[in-house]
Amino acid sequence: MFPTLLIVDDEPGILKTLGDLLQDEGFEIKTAANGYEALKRIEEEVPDLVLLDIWMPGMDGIDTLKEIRKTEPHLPVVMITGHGTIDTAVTATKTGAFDFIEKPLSIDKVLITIHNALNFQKLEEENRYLKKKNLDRHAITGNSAPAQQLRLQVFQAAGSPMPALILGENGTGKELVARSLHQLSQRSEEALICVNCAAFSPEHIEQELFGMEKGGTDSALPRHKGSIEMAHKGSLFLDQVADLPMSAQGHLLRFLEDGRFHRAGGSREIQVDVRIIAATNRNLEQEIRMGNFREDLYYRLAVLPITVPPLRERKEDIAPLAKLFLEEASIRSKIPVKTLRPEALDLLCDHDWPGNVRELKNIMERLAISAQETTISPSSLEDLGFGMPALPDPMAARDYRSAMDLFSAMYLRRQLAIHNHNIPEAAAACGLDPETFQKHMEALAG
Ligand SMILES: Nc1ncnc2c1ncn2[C@@H]1O[C@H](COP(=O)(O)OP(=O)(O)OP(=O)(O)O)[C@@H](O)[C@H]1O
Repeated sequence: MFPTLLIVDDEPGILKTLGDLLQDEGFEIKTAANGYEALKRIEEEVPDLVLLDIWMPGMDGIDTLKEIRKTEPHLPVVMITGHGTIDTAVTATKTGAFDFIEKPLSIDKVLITIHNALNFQKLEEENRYLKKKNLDRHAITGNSAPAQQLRLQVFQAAGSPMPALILGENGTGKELVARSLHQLSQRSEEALICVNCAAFSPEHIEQELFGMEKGGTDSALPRHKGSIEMAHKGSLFLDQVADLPMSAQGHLLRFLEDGRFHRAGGSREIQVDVRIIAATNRNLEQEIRMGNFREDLYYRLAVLPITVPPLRERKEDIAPLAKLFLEEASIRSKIPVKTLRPEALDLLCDHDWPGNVRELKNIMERLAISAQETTISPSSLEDLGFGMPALPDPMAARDYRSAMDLFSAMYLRRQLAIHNHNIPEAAAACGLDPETFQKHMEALAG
């Protein structure tokens, strides 16, 4: 399909010659002799681009452009100006015209400007599409009262430049909340830089955050910017913030006070504008009491606290989340979408979800691939080892030995759930090797 151009000019000669030339170049041409007629044409059928004369009797080009913008904010408009009307043309670009071309018209210049405008429009459309997709990707799914409350808190915090602290158990969705907060904020066009504070050794975390001058503490490394500098004008997400070593906590606190810092090994003071979003699954008040976290930093970070509730406290969210994850997995693996039988959903709702939403997502992804049926029954869940019978309360055990066994079984199952039923990862988290972990599991099951 050829792009449609609407040419608006009160000179019939220009409409005819320009129209014929552009038609020869493969465009579909519509014309209008004044602003009113142009608005009518656009209402009938929106063209791909408008060439709009500035000087016209009645409604001039600028007023016509303002009217067009009311209904078609993204339609590219190129202004045609006479000699000596450059000032007006500049006003037109400020009002949202893509560009302007001067009379007498050179067909080459007209063609270049039209192609530029159409290409730019295509890029803009792609961008809008990606942005929408991005927003959807960061949407917090769930209709329970706690999920609604969470979305409201995120929306309110997004409007503020103050630091936000996201609290919640493993896998509840803290990172998702941080991304959603950034996307909804005025900084969404700028970067969101994420740093997992637990992933760096105490010697390297400060270089990661604040960057380093050449010849700094570790002169083998080149001069580089840290995450704080890279997040300038955007947001910095500090995940697992409780893992920051004490000296980095001190430097972060100083940065939060006035937005200034030094790169490691440097003396130049750098000032940036960064919104800090931090998250942790630890109890920071307890960490403060144990001397592991600075109280003053806690108060600086927790200006806007957001608690993400565990999944067991919002079981109404299990059905929509399970549906979402099954659909996502089917799109990714290019397989037909599966749904859950009500009895399978009941089984999911009876579970305690120690690994929270991540555990649910993992199970749905495995079901989407492994279940033989399109409507998933409880037996498919059982095949994945889900729905093991609940263990009795160790406090009610008949003797010390049974109490210890019950407690060990609960602990191992919980670690397994938190680590998405990945035995090597769960074993590492317990400080065991995978074989010993498995042996304990089998012994306790027997
Ligand atoms: N409400 C939700 N809607 C849609 N997806 C969710 C929701 N909550 C969590 N998820 C998904 O579950 C997974 C785990 O979430 P996320 O990584 O944000 O958890 P977390 O609390 O940051 O985990 P950790 O404590 O391990 O850092 C992600 O894939 C995330 O997209």
